[in-house]
Amino acid sequence: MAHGDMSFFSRPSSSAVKITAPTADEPDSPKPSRTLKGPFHLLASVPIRSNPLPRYPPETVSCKFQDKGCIYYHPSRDDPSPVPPESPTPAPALPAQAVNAPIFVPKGQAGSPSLPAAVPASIQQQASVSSDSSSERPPSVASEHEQQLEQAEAELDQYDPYDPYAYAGHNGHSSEDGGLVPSANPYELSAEHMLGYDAAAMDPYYPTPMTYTRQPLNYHLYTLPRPETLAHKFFIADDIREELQKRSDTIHTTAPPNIGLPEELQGYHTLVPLEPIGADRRKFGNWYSWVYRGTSSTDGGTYVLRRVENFRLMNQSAFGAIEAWSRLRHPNIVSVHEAFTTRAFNDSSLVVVYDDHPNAQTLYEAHIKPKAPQFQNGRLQAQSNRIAERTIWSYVIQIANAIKAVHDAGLAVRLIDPTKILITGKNRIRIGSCGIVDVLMHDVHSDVSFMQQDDLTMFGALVFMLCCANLGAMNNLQKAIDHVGRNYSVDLKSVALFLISKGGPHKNIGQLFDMIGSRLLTELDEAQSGVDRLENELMSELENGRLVRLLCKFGFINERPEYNHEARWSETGDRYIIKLFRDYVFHQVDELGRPVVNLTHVLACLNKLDAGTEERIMLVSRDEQSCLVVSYREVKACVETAFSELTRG
Ligand SMILES: Nc1ncnc2c1ncn2[C@@H]1O[C@H](COP(=O)(O)OP(=O)(O)OP(=O)(O)O)[C@@H](O)[C@H]1O
Repeated sequence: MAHGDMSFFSRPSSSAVKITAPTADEPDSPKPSRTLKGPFHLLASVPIRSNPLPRYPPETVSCKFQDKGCIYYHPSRDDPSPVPPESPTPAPALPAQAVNAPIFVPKGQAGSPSLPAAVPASIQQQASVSSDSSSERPPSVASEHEQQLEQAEAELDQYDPYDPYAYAGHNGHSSEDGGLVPSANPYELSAEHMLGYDAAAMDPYYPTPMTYTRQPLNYHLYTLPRPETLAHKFFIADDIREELQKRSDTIHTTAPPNIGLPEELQGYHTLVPLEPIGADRRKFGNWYSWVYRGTSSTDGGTYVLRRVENFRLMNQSAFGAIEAWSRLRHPNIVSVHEAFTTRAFNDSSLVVVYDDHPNAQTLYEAHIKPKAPQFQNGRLQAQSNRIAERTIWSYVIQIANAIKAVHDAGLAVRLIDPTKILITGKNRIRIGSCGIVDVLMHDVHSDVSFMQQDDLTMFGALVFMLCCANLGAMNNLQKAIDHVGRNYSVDLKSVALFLISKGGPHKNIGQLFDMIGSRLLTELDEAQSGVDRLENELMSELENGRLVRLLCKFGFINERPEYNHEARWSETGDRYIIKLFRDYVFHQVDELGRPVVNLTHVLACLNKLDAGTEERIMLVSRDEQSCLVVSYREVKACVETAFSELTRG
């Protein structure tokens, strides 16, 4: 390599500082290395002489595995020194004059240390303690870490390097606290372990198990390396993510084979039954009904199709109410889309199409259906179905709100039943199956105001059913009233009694709101807090969107085959810095030369790059013979120049 190439890194003007390889007459000077000394060092800028003892810096992050056998050194929190005992003093900061030093990188003779074959992440973590650092450790720490190292190495010996998933014994075993330690091959875990699927609970629904068209995700796969302090900074909370992921998985389930469903009907395909096949069914009035999920060929979305068997449509005008319903949009009503009759099921069926709320449960399923007894204190005990008063008030307010919207639109709900009201999210309920009674009972003419009165009576009955956790509560009204009086507030009992009372033609849903009073405000507060929480969660994903764009830029810039032979990408070109930075972010190795896969490090680097901070980092060439000290600001300038040249074509 030419010694005098002074135009090196001239664009953009770089203050990169070279650090040449140590010479033979400096035996004590540590050789610069691109190795990473423990994953959490990378949160701080990398010291030029890094400390060989893996250490967990308490001032930046706390380690939740500290008392559970974490392999890293954890100095006491009272210890003000960021340096572990007996470690060498870090080198002084680079002199300011060095910043504009010309860059020359001699190629060394020594080859890179040969890297062992890839190993599973679980082993990498266990074995990331350098053997050559043991002499500098306190004896107790050293011996404990050495034991772990020996164990990890013993495991490594058994490991077949050519089959990354062949490693037995690391397949989702349990950690001390009972949680699942991620497996080397996440997809070897059973679906139940990964997603919390309750296969047993699905059995009664489907004699043949559901077919998943996608591999279920292992959530731990991409959450493991986050220290607790960063847990809520970069990704939405685990509970929300898992909930949404499960909904998405539900949408992608398919029906068991050979259950005789039509391939397509009126633009809906891939039908999946949502209720037990062959189980006892309640009649829907005089009819039997079925519920399916179907995918629309028009917009690709999923919808819920309620089919009524053997229905004969006498008059097309029966669908008039469906049009009115389809115009009504309300947060507590499952939206109606359309209705049609079909012979696709080999009969004459009525189908009404609704919004799909995957994983919704009916009020009956969630609160009234008897729960299986559970072992408590060594004895099998019945589970109580009592619903908290606060929850019932929330339901009352939401249903009242929905009924008011329906009545204001000149319609009546006509079906207020625990098996037809859905819980579609945390405490969020929606009245389902709207409009279907209007079609089925089209011939029976009745005044809408009477039907609206009926709605109030059905609503009152629902409150009793929920308070008594019993579908037949209204069969013995006095007993139900006593039960509500004993277990709930006077206000709730008054509301239920008002709803079932014969109030006359002037009784309306608006009067209920006068009785509810300040409880409405509590509901409003909670709804707004819920929105605040979700907005905060969205903020964390917003950051990720920015990082993904940055990663895309890297993808566009790095390794473009058409620039393979361009001098600017060579080791004497101005884009070399981008290459080395990519290595710094993604290709670090530990003392034993094994890849360090640390999401925290990547996120920290990318954020600093995006912000263009003045913090300096040391980039090391692959042959480990040369180093450059550059600031994130400089790397950012390089990336921007390279990217803007690409986009200019
Ligand atoms: N719009 C919808 N989105 C998502 N799931 C729904 C929707 N409508 C109904 N479901 C689900 O379909 C399943 C069957 O609904 P259905 O109304 O038949 O309830 P059910 O308890 O079986 O009542 P019935 O005894 O009258 O058949 C329920 O588990 C319900 O959660």
